[in-house]
Amino acid sequence: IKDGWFAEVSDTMWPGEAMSLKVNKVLYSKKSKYQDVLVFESSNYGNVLVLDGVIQATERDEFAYQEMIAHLALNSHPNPKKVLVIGGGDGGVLREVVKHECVEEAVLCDIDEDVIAVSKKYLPEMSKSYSHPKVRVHIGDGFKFLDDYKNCFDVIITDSSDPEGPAESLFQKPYFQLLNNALTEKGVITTQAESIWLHLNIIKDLQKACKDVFPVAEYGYCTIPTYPSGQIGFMVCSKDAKADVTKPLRSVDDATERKLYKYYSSDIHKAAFVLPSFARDALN
Ligand SMILES: NCCCN[C@H]1CC[C@H](N)CC1
Repeated sequence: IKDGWFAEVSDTMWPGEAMSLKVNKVLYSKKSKYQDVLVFESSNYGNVLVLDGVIQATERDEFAYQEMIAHLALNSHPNPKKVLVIGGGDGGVLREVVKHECVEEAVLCDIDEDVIAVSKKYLPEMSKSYSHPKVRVHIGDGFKFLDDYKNCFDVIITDSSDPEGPAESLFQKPYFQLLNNALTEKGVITTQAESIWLHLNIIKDLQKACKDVFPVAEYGYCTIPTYPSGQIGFMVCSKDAKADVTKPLRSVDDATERKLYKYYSSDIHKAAFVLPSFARDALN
C-alpha cells in the first residue's frame, strides 16, 4: 500500500496493468500457512480481501462472481441435493448455494482456515452462511478431499484463486478427473476460469483439460469491476452429454429472481455464454 492506495500488480498474470483501490485503513495483515492474507477498508468498495497481493473479493461487487459461479452450475442440474465448494473460504459461494431449497447438504473444503476466520470477522455478508444447518466445513487440500468421495456430489464448485500459487493444481487435468469421479451421474461443475481479455491461453488449456474429461464444457463470463479487466469467466461442465449448460434447466419467476439475486437471472445465464468473436474463435 503506497500513498493510501492498494495496487494489484502481477507481472505474470496481468503484466503492465494494475487495478488500484483507495485504502481507508488496514484491518488485517498476516501470513497464513499458505499465503499472505490482507483485509483493508476501501473508500468506495467496502472491505476488500487480498491473498498474495491479489484481490479476491470486495463487499461492493463480490455478488456478481459468487452468484454466477454458483447458479450457472446449480441451475444446470435437474435436482442438486449434495453440493461441494472447493476453496471459497470467504463464504460467498456458500451463501448462494443454500438459496436453493432442493440442496440438502452444502460442504466447503478450503485449505486455509485463516481465510475463513478473517471472512467471519471482516466480511459478515459473505460469511453469514457458515452457521447454516445445511453447511459442513472441512479444512484441507481439495485434491485430497476429493479422493475420498466417489459418485457423491451433484454439483462441485471450484472457487479458487489464480493458477499461480496454492491453486495451481486446480487448473490441470488430474483435478478434473477427480471431480468427475466425485460427481453423481448428471453431475455439474463450475470453475473460476479467468478473463478473455487477459488469459485466452489459460482458458484454451482449461477447456481442453475439461473436454478430455467431460462431454460438455462451456465458458461463460460476468462483469465485475475489481477483477483484472473488469470481468471474470467460468468453465461450466456436465457429465450428461445431452446437457445444454448455456440455458438454465431450472429457473424461478422474475419477482423471485429479483429477491434472490442481484446479478444472476435466467436471461443473464444465457447471455453469459455469448462471447465476442475474438474469444469465440480462440476457444473454437
Ligand atoms: N471467492 C473468491 C473469489 C476468488 N476468485 C478470484 C478470481 C479472480 C482472481 N484474480 C483472484 C481470485
